[in-house]
Amino acid sequence: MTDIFSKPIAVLGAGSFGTALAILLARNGNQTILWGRDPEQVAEIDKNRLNLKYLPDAPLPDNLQVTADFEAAVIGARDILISTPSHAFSDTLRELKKLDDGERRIIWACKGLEPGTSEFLDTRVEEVFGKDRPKAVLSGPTFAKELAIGSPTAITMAVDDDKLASELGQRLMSDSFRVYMSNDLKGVQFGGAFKNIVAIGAGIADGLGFGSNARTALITRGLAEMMRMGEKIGGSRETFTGMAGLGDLVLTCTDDQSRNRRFGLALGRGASAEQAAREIGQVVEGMRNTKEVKRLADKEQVDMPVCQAIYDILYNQQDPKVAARALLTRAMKVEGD
Ligand SMILES: NC(=O)C1=CN([C@@H]2O[C@H](COP(=O)(O)OP(=O)(O)OC[C@H]3O[C@@H](n4cnc5c(N)ncnc54)[C@H](OP(=O)(O)O)[C@@H]3O)[C@@H](O)[C@H]2O)C=CC1
Ligand SMILES: O=C(CO)COP(=O)(O)O
Repeated sequence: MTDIFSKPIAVLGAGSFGTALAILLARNGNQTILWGRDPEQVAEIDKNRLNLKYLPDAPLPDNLQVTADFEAAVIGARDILISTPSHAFSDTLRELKKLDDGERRIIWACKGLEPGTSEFLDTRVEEVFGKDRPKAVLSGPTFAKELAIGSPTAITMAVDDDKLASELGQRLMSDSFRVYMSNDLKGVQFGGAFKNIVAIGAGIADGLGFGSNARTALITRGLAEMMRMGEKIGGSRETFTGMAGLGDLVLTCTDDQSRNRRFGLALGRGASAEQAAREIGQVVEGMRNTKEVKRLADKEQVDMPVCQAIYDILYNQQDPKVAARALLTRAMKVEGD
């Protein structure tokens, strides 16, 4: 077996998920270094051995290093795991490219598309590092807090290189963390991005007081919509019924730990998008994702009524009740279509 554990892995982004992943990796015995962009915040994290701002319930293992020095984090690392918001992904890649040794493998856990172009993040990696650079994306039902405190969790890892698949699997797997392997990078990324939009919808429905029937209908039709678009961009059906599809849809549409769901709840109760985003105070990927997936739907001519309804609420200032009525009163259709 390769001794991958002695080869450092750098986690970029010291928010809730980056911190949780770094804790998991360090706990599993990997040489792990967590990079955050704010030197003061990083110093606080190191002093307290706790990320009070983003993950206050999970102390850092002694062997987890933290730094605000990007070069120091990256330079000795074999693997790079990016866990910034998606809108910071391209900038992070550009910074990485300046220090490139031609060998580092790129992994990410961001759940979104490139803002302004709807490009998938694996395409961005190929544009910056070339097609042959091994890469992987992690996605699935994984609230940071539960992962960090060691509650049983499962995820999908989509990867385009056998050696990386085996070594990253070894790095991540533990008796409380299970990894399912896939080679469907596009499908896994689309599932992760799109579930955020449906979670906003489920939050809106609950904020309006609609109840369990409406929430469940949204999850079910959200899955149909995820599959319709997901297959069009080359994803496979198995991906969308797996962790990165149905798994994450159910998680984030039904549990108030989800920031996207809470954002929707606030909208349904009458807040504006700006007020709701301020209230959450963390990344709400579904806001940008809605614009990007709508752009993709228009380009590919795929019918995405749930995405359209959220788009109208967020970007056309439509009243959520009016958007819900527009969804419900569409012409009758065959369920499988
Ligand atoms: N939290 C979760 O449960 C999960 C999150 N994810 C995904 O992980 C990604 C990160 O989310 P999460 O950690 O939750 O977000 P948080 O809102 O908890 O934290 C965001 C972090 O990113 C940092 N950041 C923001 N902009 C930049 C930038 N331009 N360059 C570098 N760092 C930046 C923030 O720094 P600062 O404090 O200085 O603003 C902060 O540390 C998202 O794509 C999310 O969908 C995936 C699975 C689960
Ligand atoms: O993706 C997540 C869990 O899998 C986290 O969801 P939110 O970003 O909605 O909090």
